[in-house]
Amino acid sequence: MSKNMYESSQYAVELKNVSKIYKLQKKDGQKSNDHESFYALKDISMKIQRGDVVGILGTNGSGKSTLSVILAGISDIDGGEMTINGEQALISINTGLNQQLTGLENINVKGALMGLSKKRIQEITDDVIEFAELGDFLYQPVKKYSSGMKSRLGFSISLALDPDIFIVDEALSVGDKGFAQKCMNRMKKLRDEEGKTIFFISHALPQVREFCKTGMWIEGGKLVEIGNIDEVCDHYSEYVDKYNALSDKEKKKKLEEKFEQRVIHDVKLGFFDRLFSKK
Ligand SMILES: Nc1ncnc2c1ncn2[C@@H]1O[C@H](COP(=O)(O)OP(=O)(O)OP(=O)(O)O)[C@@H](O)[C@H]1O
Repeated sequence: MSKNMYESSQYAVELKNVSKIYKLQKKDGQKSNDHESFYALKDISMKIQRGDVVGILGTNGSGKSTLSVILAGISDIDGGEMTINGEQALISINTGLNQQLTGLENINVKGALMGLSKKRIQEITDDVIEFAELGDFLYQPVKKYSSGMKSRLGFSISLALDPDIFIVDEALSVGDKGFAQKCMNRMKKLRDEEGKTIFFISHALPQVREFCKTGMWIEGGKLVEIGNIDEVCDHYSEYVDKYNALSDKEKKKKLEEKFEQRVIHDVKLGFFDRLFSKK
């Protein structure tokens, strides 16, 4: 799709009743292929304006990373409708880098997959060399990188590709302080000067509050609240504090209830099950 076509909508992202189902091993399953279906995300609806900066909040396992790969177009949805108006890039700890290839080869492959010209790939390479500060490690296979070095490379490639929509999933948490600060400064520029749409997933609430405009809280695969970042952060913090104040027994009960709400019972093993179980 051409960029002009994207520009016809005021929204960067529109989701209507989006669901994602995974297969999980049955707790009391007899065989290794005894599975049950589980909602990683259920009925998520939202409209995100172009240029919005959305902090995605939620406890471990709530569905944030699942949403990030869906928004990035890496994972399919199992229900609902999704429209993404623009090119996206996911920046995450699992950066989607090819481990066998060197840093430089990864840049070339990404560029070639996107159909970029040799000249454009060279420009991107120059940008990555400058931003990532990996020196001669760019000539080493990525499997020999530390997690922070992978994050540097992934972040730098995504920046250089200049997408419309950035999805940043915990990517700053493995970088050292200097690089994380440099990325944050660059992302503020993307927000303030370039009007990019950014989804930002982080458990560091003060940073989320400072950087984001809109808050989106998902819990147990469902959208709890979307709105002003400070309000959503306040409500989420209250929820976490209340949960932490529970006894171990009460916590266990809550976890079981949450899990039970996400399991899909009475699904006969059929074509769709076999389809889902591949993922
Ligand atoms: N490939 C998969 N197969 C089966 N279940 C999965 C898969 N990926 C994620 N899940 C499940 O989907 C749910 C949502 O996971 P997700 O990684 O999206 O959570 P999250 O909010 O990003 O958590 P965290 O804060 O721990 O990173 C979890 O219950 C997880 O176990």
